Amino acid sequence: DDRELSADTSDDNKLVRPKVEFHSLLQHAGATKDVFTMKEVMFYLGQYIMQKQLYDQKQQHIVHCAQDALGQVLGIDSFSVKEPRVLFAMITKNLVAVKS
Ligand SMILES: C[C@@H](c1ccc(Cl)cc1)n1cnc(-c2ccccc2)c1-c1c(C(=O)NCCN2CCN(C3CCCCC3)CC2)[nH]c2cc(Cl)ccc12
Repeated sequence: DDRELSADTSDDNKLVRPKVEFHSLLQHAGATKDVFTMKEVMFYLGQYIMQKQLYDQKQQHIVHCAQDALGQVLGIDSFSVKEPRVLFAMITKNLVAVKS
């Protein structure tokens, strides 16, 4: 079902299928599946950010992704991990809901 995800992505167990470019980011972080829960998507993205050292060394809640595929996919140059709503909005544009 190719509906875009509803705004309500708070359900950690909602199943989603990442779009192609976004999926390659998750694979870079070690993902080996095609369908994920939102919780798993966020886990792999956290791993990706850490592995590529995209977070600011001084202010570790700030992520700089302008020079990285993450920035291209999310369409932003940087963000704060303290703004989950903004992040979820950009991430869900790269996910397709899967009937569970
Ligand atoms: C609460 C959670 C979160 C989760 C979702 C959202 Cl929308 C915001 C925030 N969170 C809190 N800080 C981070 C974080 C900060 C810097 C670098 C990497 C991760 C995360 C993120 C996780 C994660 O799975 N987090 C596990 C524990 N984190 C503790 C913080 N750790 C930091 C320790 C110091 C050095 C930087 C990492 C990493 C593991 N997944 C994410 C994915 C994205 Cl798109 C953005 C942020 C995160």
